[in-house]
Amino acid sequence: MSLGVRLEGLSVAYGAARVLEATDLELPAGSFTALLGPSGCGKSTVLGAVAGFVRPTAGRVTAGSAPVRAPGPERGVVFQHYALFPWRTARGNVEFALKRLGLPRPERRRRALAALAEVGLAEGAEKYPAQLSGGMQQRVALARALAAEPEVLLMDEPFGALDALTRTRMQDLLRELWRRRGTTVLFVTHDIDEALALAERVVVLGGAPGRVLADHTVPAGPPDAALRSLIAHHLGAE
Ligand SMILES: Nc1ncnc2c1ncn2[C@@H]1O[C@H](COP(=O)(O)OP(=O)(O)OP(=O)(O)O)[C@@H](O)[C@H]1O
Repeated sequence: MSLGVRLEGLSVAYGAARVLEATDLELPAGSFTALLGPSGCGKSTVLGAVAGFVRPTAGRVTAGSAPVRAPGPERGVVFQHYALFPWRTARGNVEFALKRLGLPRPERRRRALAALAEVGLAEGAEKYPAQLSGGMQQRVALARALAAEPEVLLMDEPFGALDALTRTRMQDLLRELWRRRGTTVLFVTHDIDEALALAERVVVLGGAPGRVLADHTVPAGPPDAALRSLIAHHLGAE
């Protein structure tokens, strides 16, 4: 299951600082979009508005047919810093996140174990975060988001703190999960190659206040050098 997301005339200001100005963006249900742009251009703000953490000063965000007013379980979020509770096991962390869904304990356990297995961490379910590598901790954070069975997955530089090899493995895992589940994905990164490796579409955000500078479909198949240099040009044109 997946939901489409629509941003219409979205403006966000933090006090006097205008971060986004009248931004329109439509994410079709089941699509995988990378949001690329230089530091501070408002990528996390877009993601936060879809997640329901950030209030628009103008415009609106809808997920499916419902206006976004607050965070909700149908929109899962994964951050760069996984923010796991150190005193809970991997399973405990995932189960805890399911509490707000009001699921009975056996169902929480079943879903937590299934999600950990889905991210390849069945063996690590009873380990504590300190016993897990960074990549494994990020798998727990991904399992925590997936266990709620979100229809939209919002990811804010989730692999930014991982070493290159682990990062590639996590990218492969995410592509596979997306293919299997068909969840709508919005993936924030400032890495062009990561955006091109993962997404079907790359949206470049930039300017001050931020707006959509470019919107490219990524063709299937081997890396497209011409597209890469075009996107680099948009980023450099900042
Ligand atoms: N809660 C806040 N209060 C005040 N200013 C904020 C707040 N959150 C973000 N900003 C400012 O808004 C601008 C956009 O921030 P945002 O985090 O959305 O950008 P970003 O493109 O995701 O950046 P990065 O790539 O560095 O994470 C920045 O100038 C930032 O300092």
